[in-house]
Amino acid sequence: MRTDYISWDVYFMGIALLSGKRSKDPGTQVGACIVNGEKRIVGIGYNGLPYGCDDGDFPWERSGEFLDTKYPYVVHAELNAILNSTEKLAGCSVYVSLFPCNECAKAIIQAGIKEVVYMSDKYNGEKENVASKHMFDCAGVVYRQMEQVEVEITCP
Ligand SMILES: Nc1nc(=O)n([C@H]2C[C@H](O)[C@@H](COP(=O)(O)O)O2)cc1CO
Ligand SMILES: [Zn+2]
Repeated sequence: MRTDYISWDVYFMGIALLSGKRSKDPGTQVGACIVNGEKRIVGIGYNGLPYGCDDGDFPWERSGEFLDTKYPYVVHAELNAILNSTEKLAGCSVYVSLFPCNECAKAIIQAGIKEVVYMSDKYNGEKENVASKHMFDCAGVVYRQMEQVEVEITCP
């Protein structure tokens, strides 16, 4: 039997990271993978525009006039994973490559997700991030950070 197989954490975060590679956002690519208590994947997503909104027709800028930036339009990875989910999410965990913003935190809590496993926390200390952590703490959603995962994907 192999002993150097990847852990569940690395497997699910690996899928989140791979999903993020579908993102058209030139700045930050985020992926999310929701897992139930039986270790089954029940939702997956990455940051992108809503259906019908053409990637080429919308701005990807970070700054400037609000409507000329990506911010009003992009659906975050976590929300997409929730919206794409195949079953009720009560008690699930979400693996996400970047710590959730306050809007996604609200959706995570209301969906009944109980654990957030994240990698980057590059917006740590910013208001949205502080609000997320405050809400998670109040709602009893636990969050833990994973170390960098290194998985080489090769053909057998
Ligand atoms: N947790 C998150 N999930 C996400 O899907 N996003 C998305 C929204 C934007 O498309 C991008 C962040 O862009 P930037 O401000 O780092 O250039 O990542 C952002 C966060 C941060 O809270
Ligand atoms: Zn968000």
